[in-house]
Amino acid sequence: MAASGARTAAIIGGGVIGGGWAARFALMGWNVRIHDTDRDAERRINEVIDRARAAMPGLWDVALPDEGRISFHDDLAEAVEGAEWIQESVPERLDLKHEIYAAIQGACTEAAIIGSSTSGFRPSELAEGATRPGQIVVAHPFNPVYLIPLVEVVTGPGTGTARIDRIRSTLRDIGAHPLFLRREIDAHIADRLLEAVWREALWLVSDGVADTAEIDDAIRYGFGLRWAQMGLFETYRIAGGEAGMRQFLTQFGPALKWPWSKLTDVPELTDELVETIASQSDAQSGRRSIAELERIRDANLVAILRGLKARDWGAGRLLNAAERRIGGAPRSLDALSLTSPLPTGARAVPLDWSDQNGHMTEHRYLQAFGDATDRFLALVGCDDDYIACGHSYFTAETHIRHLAEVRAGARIEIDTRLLLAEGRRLRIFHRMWEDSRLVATGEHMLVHVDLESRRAVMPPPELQDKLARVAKAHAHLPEPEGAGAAVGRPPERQPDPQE
Ligand SMILES: NC(=O)C1=CN([C@@H]2O[C@H](COP(=O)(O)OP(=O)(O)OC[C@H]3O[C@@H](n4cnc5c(N)ncnc54)[C@H](O)[C@@H]3O)[C@@H](O)[C@H]2O)C=CC1
Ligand SMILES: C[N+](C)(C)CC(=O)CC(=O)[O-]
Repeated sequence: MAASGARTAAIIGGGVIGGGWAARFALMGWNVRIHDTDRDAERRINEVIDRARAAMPGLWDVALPDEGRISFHDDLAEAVEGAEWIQESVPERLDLKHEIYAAIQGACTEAAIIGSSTSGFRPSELAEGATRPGQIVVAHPFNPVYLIPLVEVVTGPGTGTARIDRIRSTLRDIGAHPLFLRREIDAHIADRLLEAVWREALWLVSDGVADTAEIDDAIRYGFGLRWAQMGLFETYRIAGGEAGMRQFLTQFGPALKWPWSKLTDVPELTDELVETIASQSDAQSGRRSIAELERIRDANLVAILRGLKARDWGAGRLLNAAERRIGGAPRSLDALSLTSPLPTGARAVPLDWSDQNGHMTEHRYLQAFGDATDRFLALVGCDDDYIACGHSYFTAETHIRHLAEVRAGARIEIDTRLLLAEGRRLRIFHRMWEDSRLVATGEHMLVHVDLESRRAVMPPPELQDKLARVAKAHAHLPEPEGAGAAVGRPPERQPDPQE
């Protein structure tokens, strides 16, 4: 259920791209109204949103806001009324887009932002004949919109700085990376680059130099890996050796004029060439359905993005910045009730945490519980600053129980009970929940250490005091089921004081 006060986006045209926008907005907590003239659109969009639910929340190590409400509207005016952001994603035909803007502007507020997903049109073309030209901007996304962060934004002279600020903050709010173009050109930046590569690839097939699989291999085994993390210029700077970009241009500049490539010539898309490309593509990928390829693509993208996130680099740095804005569990003990276990984690299970059995793989439970331990320790005062001063806790023993299956995309929550804080030792008990279902428990013994001597030492009085506060409150809670159990053996029964 959407949080009350959720913001509203309207999506006009719910195909491949509109469906992706709908998913990104909704999973970031916005209410989303969709208008599409095709009766089958609702089914298709629901499939896109289901895929996004499995993939997108797992990009972050904190829980996203509650999902917004998604509704479908036959009437365009009803969909856009009062919406803050209206994203047009109808087919790439200027006459159709003009018709849609007239209808949108007749029903939306003046404050609304109208973004167009257009791959190639300039804002001046889109706004021809519009009532309020400055309201229409290019917001060009990349497929799948719910995973690829880039949105190219092209504004016009009438957009105004206040609207530009809102465009920037809204796109950041939904986890996207707005790249504002300095001026309008056909096909913006990325599609201009992509078209150059695409044209060359078509020539290579047309000339019989390579087939579609070989061309894809040249990209994915090679420069595609570099592009995903450093782009073009930073990659080539390194390739120039110690003298960097100047040397690179001196060494490889002349080749640009030989030329190696076919420049702007376009191969004629004859029936024969279309058949050659389509049948090579069938041979390359036809054993898998498009839906299967989409799932593989999403899982790979999540793994790549999470890899970059761990490195705090490129698109991964953007994810970390968004994570800090979204926030996680409370950071202060004072903000929490001690009469129940402490909340120490809420997140989605990322796609790349799933194994061949189709559920969360075992070492990820330790990761999730390890993160919860860190959060528990931070709450009682053993945070990054404390550790930087030379003391920490080391885990000495762990017992994880897997009680029910958890699948990729599931939202899990962890709470933590302090069972013992005695001298240098700390015993904690985590419970992992999916909704109200207990899916796993993790019991850990930790030892307080001096990071210089690497030996166990007593925690300082402030830390002992906080631990004692939590231990005293948690002592009133019932013993958690499974605490103290050994592998394959239930816990020893505690004597009942009433007996
Ligand atoms: N497919 C891609 O890879 C990308 C496409 N784009 C751009 O996004 C826009 C949409 O492209 P796709 O999603 O690929 O097309 P699509 O054909 O998958 O979706 C278009 C949707 O618009 C609906 N539609 C048609 N006329 C309509 C009307 N009068 N009112 C409401 N809905 C209507 C159709 O029923 C369809 O569901 C285009 O401008 C395209 O250039 C941008 C980035 C990538
Ligand atoms: C093929 N395309 C021009 C519609 C592609 C795009 O606009 C962006 C993308 O997702 O590659």
